[in-house]
Amino acid sequence: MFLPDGSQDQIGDSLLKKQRVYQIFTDVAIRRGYKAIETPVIEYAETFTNPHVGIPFQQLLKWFDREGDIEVLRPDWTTAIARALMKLNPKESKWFYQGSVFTQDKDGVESRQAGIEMIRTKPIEGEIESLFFAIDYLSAVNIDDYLIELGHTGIYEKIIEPLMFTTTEEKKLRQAMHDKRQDVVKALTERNQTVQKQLLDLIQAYGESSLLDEYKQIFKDETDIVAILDELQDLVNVLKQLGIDQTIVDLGRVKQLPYYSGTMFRGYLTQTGDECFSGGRYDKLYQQFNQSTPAIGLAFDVDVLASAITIEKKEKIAIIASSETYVLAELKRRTISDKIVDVLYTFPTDNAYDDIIDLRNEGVE
Ligand SMILES: N[C@@H](Cc1c[nH]c[nH+]1)C(=O)O
Repeated sequence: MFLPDGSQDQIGDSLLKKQRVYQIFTDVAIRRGYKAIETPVIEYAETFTNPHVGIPFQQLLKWFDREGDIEVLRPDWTTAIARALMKLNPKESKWFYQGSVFTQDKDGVESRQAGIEMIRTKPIEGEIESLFFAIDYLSAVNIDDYLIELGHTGIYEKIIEPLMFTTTEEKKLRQAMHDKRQDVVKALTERNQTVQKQLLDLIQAYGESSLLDEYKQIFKDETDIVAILDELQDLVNVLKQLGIDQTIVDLGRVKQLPYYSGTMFRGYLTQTGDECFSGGRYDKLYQQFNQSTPAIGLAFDVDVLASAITIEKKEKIAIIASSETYVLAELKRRTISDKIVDVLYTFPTDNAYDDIIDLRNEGVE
């Protein structure tokens, strides 16, 4: 009643879990040589809606400023960081960040992310570091049950070239591919039966990484596609060498963020199916600043990770003090560092404590 739809107070354990997820993320990022960055929550809409980025205007939380310019709450870290780094022109290439993003297209409006961006990092080094980071971090938060999914913008884009679609037509087709709607894809591609068949095949190309070999056969005459499939196979192999067998592929995956241009990856929690990270290569985003800066990154969904982690319960001790034993109680508390210690002035009536130390009459004559 007192909060707009989608805004939420954060309380107790669920808040603590989010803070833990952020804390461990910072530790891992610093340990792997990343530098911290934070951009403001309020930015110009144009930063996100210009054609190089292409985030739909309707998705933004926006208002007019005094000059009549449209301002927004940050909908995407990657774009904001590109804007910031373009001006800084830093020597460091590895950056990490954490905080909220705001979009109107999903429940909740505000969601929390922790992510990394790497600039000037070539294929396949950037892909490998992104995935290794994800594995390292998920292990640090004690999550072992997950799947890594690989995709690539280039497969779909290469196949549809002969269609010579307008931007609007292509957007419709991309959405239909994203939704895996065979009927719509079929209807939109009647003009070219070869492309139609390839796209319908591609929608099915989802699952075990052994599909890569199968599709290399199907697309054997398309050298660009075979090269992409080889690259994805290299990533699968590298992950295998690190002991990660749970890699799947979605060859029909299309970019859900307009700036992707290359490998895309996602992580899913096996138990719930929730997406816990998402990212990819975006080598063209910096072209809006007339810079040629290859870049790649990924963001973890802090809300999803927080609901999947457990925080160990600490023993709870109550020290009961009186007006004569305030100081004594505080001194006692200082000797107990690994437990939760409450100082109370009346005896607890519930079972909230594992142990009770009664200091009411201690040292009192
Ligand atoms: N910004 C992307 C994740 C990402 C980071 N870097 C590249 N992609 C997202 O919100 O899904």
